[in-house]
Amino acid sequence: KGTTREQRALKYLKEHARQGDPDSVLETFDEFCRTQEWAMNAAEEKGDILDEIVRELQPTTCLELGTYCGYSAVRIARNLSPSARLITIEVNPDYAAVAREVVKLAGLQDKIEVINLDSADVIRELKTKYDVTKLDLVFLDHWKYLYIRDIKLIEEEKLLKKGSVVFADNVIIPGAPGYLEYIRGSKNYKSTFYSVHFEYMDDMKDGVEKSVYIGDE
Ligand SMILES: O=C(c1ccccc1)c1ccc(O)c(O)c1[N+](=O)[O-]
Ligand SMILES: [Mg+2]
Repeated sequence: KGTTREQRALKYLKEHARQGDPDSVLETFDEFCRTQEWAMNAAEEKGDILDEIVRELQPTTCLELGTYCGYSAVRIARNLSPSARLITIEVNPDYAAVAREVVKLAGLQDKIEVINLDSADVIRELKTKYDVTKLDLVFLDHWKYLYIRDIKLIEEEKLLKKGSVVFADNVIIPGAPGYLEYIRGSKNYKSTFYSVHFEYMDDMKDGVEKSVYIGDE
């Protein structure tokens, strides 16, 4: 077909979702993944927990690692207060291009900045180049072996404050064992595990980990 799964998903969204309506974009993307092709969105039970975290925390500055097609970026940003913003990092240029279109379709381009670079390089420049002081919410959803590298970098850059939330997807499938050991063993976090279904797969169990930063700032 010459098209990628991500391009087919975007086409479906453009044809079936309501322009400027984040809820419609998410519902339509879920419909695509349930009826046409599976995609690795932090959806369903994972998305419900993410919604709950954002609504309770009311974060001002959010960082997402692993944009993919922008599903969770839209899911987070639709619940943000007017001046709040989300920086989302995607190293794959094809994914980043689709994500920018999905963000635009949802009408959230003023709240979401998609950066097509390596997460480590951006984290090191958040304070100097991206005008970030502290991160209220971090969502880890990129390559699973990079979770531990990047959380250590975020700590090194002193980007967390008491109450900041680090939310990690896929801690069971594909799994992030090194990250789990690190975050659960750290005195600087209070972590909670949630057993959830793998996105769009009713007979597969995954897990997400919510960690509240209680360490020194
Ligand atoms: O790694 C995969 C993966 C591995 C193999 C085949 C397809 C996807 C994956 C699966 C579910 C996720 O929620 C997710 O975030 C990812 N990911 O790539 O970051
Ligand atoms: Mg994921």
